[in-house]
Amino acid sequence: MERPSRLVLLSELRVRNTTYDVSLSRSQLTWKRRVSSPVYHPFRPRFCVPSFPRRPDSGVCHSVSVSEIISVREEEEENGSRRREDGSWKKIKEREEKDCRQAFTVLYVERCRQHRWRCAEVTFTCSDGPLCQHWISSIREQLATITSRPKHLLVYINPYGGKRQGKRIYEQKVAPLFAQAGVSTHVIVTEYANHARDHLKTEAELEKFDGVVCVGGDGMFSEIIHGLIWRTQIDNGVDPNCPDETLSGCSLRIGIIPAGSTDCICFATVGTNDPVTSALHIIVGDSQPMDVCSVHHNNTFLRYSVSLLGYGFYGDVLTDSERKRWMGPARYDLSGLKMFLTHHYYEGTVSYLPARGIIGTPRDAARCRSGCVVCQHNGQLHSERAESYEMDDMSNCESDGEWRTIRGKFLAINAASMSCACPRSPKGLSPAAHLADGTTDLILVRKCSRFDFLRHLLRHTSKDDQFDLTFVEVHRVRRFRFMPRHCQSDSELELDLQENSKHQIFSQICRDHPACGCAPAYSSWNCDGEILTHTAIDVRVHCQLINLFARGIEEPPVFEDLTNPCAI
Ligand SMILES: Nc1ncnc2c1ncn2[C@@H]1O[C@H](COP(=O)(O)OP(=O)(O)OP(=O)(O)O)[C@@H](O)[C@H]1O
Repeated sequence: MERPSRLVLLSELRVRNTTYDVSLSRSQLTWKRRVSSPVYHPFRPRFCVPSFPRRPDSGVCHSVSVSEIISVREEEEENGSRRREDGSWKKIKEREEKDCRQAFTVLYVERCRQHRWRCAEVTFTCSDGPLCQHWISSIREQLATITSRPKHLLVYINPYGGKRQGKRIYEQKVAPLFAQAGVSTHVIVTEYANHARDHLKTEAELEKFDGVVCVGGDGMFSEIIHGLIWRTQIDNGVDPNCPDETLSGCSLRIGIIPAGSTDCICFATVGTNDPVTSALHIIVGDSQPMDVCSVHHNNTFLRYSVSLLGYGFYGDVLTDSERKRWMGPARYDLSGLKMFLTHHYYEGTVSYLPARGIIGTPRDAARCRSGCVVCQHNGQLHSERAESYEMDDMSNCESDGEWRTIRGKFLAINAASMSCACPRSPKGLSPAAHLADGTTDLILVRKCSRFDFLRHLLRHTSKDDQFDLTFVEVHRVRRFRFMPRHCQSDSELELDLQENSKHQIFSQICRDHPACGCAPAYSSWNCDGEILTHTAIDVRVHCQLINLFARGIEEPPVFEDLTNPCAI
């Protein structure tokens, strides 16, 4: 059990005409209702109840972590009313005014259902003016010791993302919270696609900021990471076009205020798509590391990916849905159905470098959650290995592993660097994938019947294991390459023909014939919702390359936290 930290302040204060013993330690602010009679009551709780989900004045004892206090403000008294900092007026009951001349309000994080956070507040009043000031300065002093909180943020708003509400969401829900928390901002409303990316790459004075915030969807987030990662490599003399280079980690954290159509990255890192929750995670200075995959073609950089790289089914769905943009989000369902019915498969060679020495597998029941031990362990292992390779003067840290190769016909080749869970698909493509363990889950769905493919797809929404099928295999990898059959060299094709039976010759002839209606030779890669221009790609995972203002998905709170005894 954690020992309560040293007490900074302890006083008798009032909350709505009720007297409380209020204590401040370095880690906790606690207010405990004064019990009028010392008589033992068998049903009275003797432990602190967490602030979720009750109102602050409804329980016996409340405790808020100092790290989750947003700010403290003094309530000013003017002619029987007190003015708040936001300009609104607050009436004070006559009796309260007579008894208590001074008041201060503490704003703090309150947990609501489904991982949502709210900014709650509690006003303490006391008759002693200097004591009130002492409380305010003591809380502010404790907050000032938290160095992880951002003070200056660079904010990019996509006014056209999702339902075009980005600007309104920021101005109404986020900016007032930043102001209350004393966070200053430089806001840029983007004027064209890739405005934020290009600004970050070249002009942005990054040294002035503690973080970058994007208001938009996954496409906007992708712009931000492309700008930031590219800029970091150039500033550190790393060649982003070389697939074997170890990329430099970005020092600025990224916050996502969800204002897009799907907002998968926000959902995967915070557990909900709610602008207020995201703003509060930014204010308290949370940090969630995240892996990034670099995608290259023949020593040329193509894109970075943090969630899904999909060839075959998911590539075709994206290509088809792009032609139906006018339909809105319904286009994904229609294109999904169409691509399922067309049932195309593609031939090619997948080679991969298995992740060795790590803990965790794609078939685990455990999920990547806040404070994930798998990410911590594997991240540590990765940095130790990188250090030892550096000492051995080896430029390519993959050289120890052995590449494995699979040739075949695939309905889908997916690499999931996170679970890819979203409100539409709560389990995701790879439920046990991790945000920051330095790996991606390579899922190969081999050619099978429509019925079997449907079974596989339906398992994404049920409790059944979508990988427990003979035509599906999943590997946790650090790097992989894909070469579609039409790009293979003559010698490789010859090798294929020798390996496989005669009927492949006919299928090749059949496929090359323009009148033939069978499967096209190649699909496209869906890279986090963007179509890649090349199909032969080299993908490498860069462990914990970026950091988000998030903490991963928290386990649901236990209502009566018996491990958290009242500190006073
Ligand atoms: N001012 C702008 N005008 C036009 N396009 C923009 C502008 N700013 C950003 N974009 C582009 O808009 C695209 C979509 O934006 P965003 O991701 O915010 O919303 P979305 O596509 O609706 O959501 P999601 O990506 O979550 O499905 C991004 O790829 C981004 O590059």
